[in-house]
Amino acid sequence: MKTPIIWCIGGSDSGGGAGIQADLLAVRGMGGHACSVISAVTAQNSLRVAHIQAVSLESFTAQLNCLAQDLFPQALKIGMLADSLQLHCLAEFIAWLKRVGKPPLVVWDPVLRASSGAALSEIKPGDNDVTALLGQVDILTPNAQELELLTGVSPTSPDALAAAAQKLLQTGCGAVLVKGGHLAWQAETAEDYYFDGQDYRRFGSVRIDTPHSHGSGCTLASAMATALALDYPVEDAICLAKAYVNRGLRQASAVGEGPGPLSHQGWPKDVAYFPAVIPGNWQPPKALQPFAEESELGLYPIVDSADWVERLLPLGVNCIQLRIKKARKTDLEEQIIRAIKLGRDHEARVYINDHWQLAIRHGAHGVHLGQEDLQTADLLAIQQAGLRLGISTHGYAELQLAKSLSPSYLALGHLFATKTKQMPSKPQGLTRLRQYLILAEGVPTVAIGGISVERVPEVLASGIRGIALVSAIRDAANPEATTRTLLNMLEKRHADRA
Ligand SMILES: Cc1ncc(COP(=O)(O)OP(=O)(O)O)c(N)n1
Ligand SMILES: Cc1nc(C(=O)O)sc1CCOP(=O)(O)O
Ligand SMILES: [Mg+2]
Repeated sequence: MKTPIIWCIGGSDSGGGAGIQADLLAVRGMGGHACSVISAVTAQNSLRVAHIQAVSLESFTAQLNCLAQDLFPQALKIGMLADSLQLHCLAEFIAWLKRVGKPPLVVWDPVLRASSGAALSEIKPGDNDVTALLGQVDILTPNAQELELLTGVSPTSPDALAAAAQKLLQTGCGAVLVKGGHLAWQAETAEDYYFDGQDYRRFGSVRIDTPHSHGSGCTLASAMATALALDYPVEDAICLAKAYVNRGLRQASAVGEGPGPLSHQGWPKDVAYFPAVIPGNWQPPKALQPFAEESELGLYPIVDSADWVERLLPLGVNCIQLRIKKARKTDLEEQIIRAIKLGRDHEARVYINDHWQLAIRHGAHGVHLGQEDLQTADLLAIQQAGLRLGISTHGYAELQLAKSLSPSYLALGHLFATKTKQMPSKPQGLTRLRQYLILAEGVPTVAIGGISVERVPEVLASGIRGIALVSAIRDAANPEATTRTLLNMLEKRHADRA
């Protein structure tokens, strides 16, 4: 992928910790190319803001126009804007950018005050120019104080946050991530609240107690804008940006006499810094214990009938999934009973997709569920019946949510384009697969989606131990021969590792 271009529109911080200076470091750290549009020059050090001078509208628009002629952006990160004229001009300019090229993703961190408390902007919340800019924004990242200034709603509870976010969404703003760092009801954890009108989630991290957090808001929004420009979905961009900031906070130190800036350490990989992802409207059962352990999955064919189970298990397949999408109720149950019995006869592990009640009733080895099934299935019943649980994931946020349930295995998909299922997500590819494997942390994993026999070696080279396939076996000219080839490939890998 070509290095994405991100425009950072905001104020210069002469102290080097926040504003445009932080934005440039964060965008570079996340693998983007950063351009800058300076809205104001501030004279600051680590102790105080001494002077603020807005740039002229002529200079502001000249920067925008010049960049549009050559360095067209994939994303914009907006920070401090000095006055209503700049807001007005920027709202119109973004509308124009969206008309003349591929619409860039727009993240606005509405900086109204410096962390020292000094007012940075003359913007009056609620004025038409604020509303016009909000209408062009994909994600707004206010802290509690900025949320109150923008909406007049006092952030006294999660419900109040939702009400305030709703007001902002009504302006046409796509989504709101409220940074919870200073919310009164949070103590041990720092949770951010994400609202987009349909989805409500919390992203929680252990609070990192440091005075050296200057620039963390700018950095979060810039890292997020870069991840969006790299084509990560918003929930994954939030995970990455939070991991970037958490690591920066952990390694921050003083530079001057006052609070220091957070540190910039590049692409986040360490699992310790990634947030917990908590669905806002759903809580897993409190009594839920880890699911029964699973060993390496190896070759994991996914089939749609007991006949296929009967065909593959005698070849030496010892882990298989029955995935029946259309069947009459009686037939479905019969197929499940037969598949489970075949599993017992061949000492193979049979997972049942979706139909967890039938899987429990007939004593399957395990159940495979998708993310959307997690809220409706009785997870406690599955776990207490001793069944294993495999969960589908398609990126950082789903992975973090799935991990919090301590499943027996994690499926990482879809790796390549697939014709078997219409996917709402994009193919992840091998680079992302390697990143997710670091996060999976000891939980068995299986890759799925578009994996052909030819691609198995490169998939195995990522370090993954399980490979799930549908069409590579189902549509093979000789499914038995293909299954034997695949078993040999996995067996050889196993022997090479030993
Ligand atoms: C190993 C494995 N990974 C992913 C899936 C997909 O499961 P889900 O998201 O529940 O979608 P459907 O299979 O129900 O369409 C899977 N079945 N197995
Ligand atoms: C059923 C399914 N789930 C996926 C996921 O990513 O969750 S991909 C997929 C289809 C896998 O089929 P094939 O091997 O033919 O590409
Ligand atoms: Mg399913």
